[in-house]
Amino acid sequence: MKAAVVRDNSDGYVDIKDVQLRPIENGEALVQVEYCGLCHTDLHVANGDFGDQAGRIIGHEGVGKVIQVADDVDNLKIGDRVSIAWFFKGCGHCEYCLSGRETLCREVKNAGFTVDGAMAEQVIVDAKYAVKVPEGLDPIEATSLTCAGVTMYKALKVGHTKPGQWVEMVGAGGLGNLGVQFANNVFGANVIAVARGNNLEKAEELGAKKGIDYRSENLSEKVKEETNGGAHVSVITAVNPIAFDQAINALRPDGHLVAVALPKGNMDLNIAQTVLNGIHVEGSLVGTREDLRETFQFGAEGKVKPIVHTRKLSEINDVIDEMKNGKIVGRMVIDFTK
Ligand SMILES: NC(=O)c1ccc[n+]([C@@H]2O[C@H](COP(=O)([O-])OP(=O)(O)OC[C@H]3O[C@@H](n4cnc5c(N)ncnc54)[C@H](O)[C@@H]3O)[C@@H](O)[C@H]2O)c1
Ligand SMILES: [Zn+2]
Ligand SMILES: [Zn+2]
Repeated sequence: MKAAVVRDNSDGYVDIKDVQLRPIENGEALVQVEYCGLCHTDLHVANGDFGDQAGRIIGHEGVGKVIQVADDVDNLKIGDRVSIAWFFKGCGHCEYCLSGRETLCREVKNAGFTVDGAMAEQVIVDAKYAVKVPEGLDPIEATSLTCAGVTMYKALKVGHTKPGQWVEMVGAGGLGNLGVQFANNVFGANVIAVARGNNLEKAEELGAKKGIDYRSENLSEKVKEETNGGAHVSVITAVNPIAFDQAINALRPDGHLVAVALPKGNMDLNIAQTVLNGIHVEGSLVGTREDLRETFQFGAEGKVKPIVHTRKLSEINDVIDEMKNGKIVGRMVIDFTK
């Protein structure tokens, strides 16, 4: 089968290779991938940002149909449509797995990072961890919900978002545009989007009440003005440490900074300001299987609608370039059905 594999020199691109998958083992299923979105995290992996992953098949916004199940599998059958997410599997018995925080399991496996992912014609999944895609949800749209969507839904939960609050959505790319929709349509919040160009226009079209170009001078002050004193919750999906510093300074007292993007570097956190203003800083990592099931449900009900464009596997390095240059509105999804 054909697969997108991280190059030996981790130069940020992938090679399309013919790969032979091993036979499935107990508890596993084989999935024929239909579609897989390219997430910015795939770029970090291909770039070696999280260590050398040469030879790894990328992809964790995968959707496909089960074509084979091991004898002991009773929760999946041939023909079921499932998703392949970054949270690929946990140990199932540690404090995190047992308390609804399974993505933090120390034995966690991540698709397209520590196990082979879904940017391939086929992928092996652990049957207990492959979340089903509900009927009535378009499979191409489901790819974006599998990472971008669930990550934004979870980040807004982590930020304790309440109806009527101001949510600052920093970055309106693949994740951010879904963040705008979740904040607006599911959490009942007011959104101020910090982005530029087509992404900013799209965010406003999707319901952001205010929009600011992230290159504006005195950005933090402008956000504070527009939100009558600062954002209650700021969700950072911009792949730049500066965006974190700006967002910290645009929060109102008791505000939550939810860190989602993964740029290399540190954020500048003033200790006195953090203490005196009761600032909360939280990291948020994708979502649990239950978060994903809920996310799919919001998609099926039409409360959120991913912006998706299909491309061919042979174009994947072009898509990587487009993403690096901030040219994509929504998500590019590789179509494996043709
Ligand atoms: N924490 C998680 O669970 C999780 C899950 C998925 C992705 N991510 C990470 O989130 C980040 C974003 O992913 P994506 O797929 O949305 O990427 P993307 O490339 O689609 O979107 C990022 C957007 O940020 C914009 N941007 C760049 N600098 C900015 C700035 N200073 N201010 C505002 N916007 C700016 C870019 O123009 C782009 O539109 C990546 O680092 C990715 O690895 C984290
Ligand atoms: Zn992702
Ligand atoms: Zn565990």
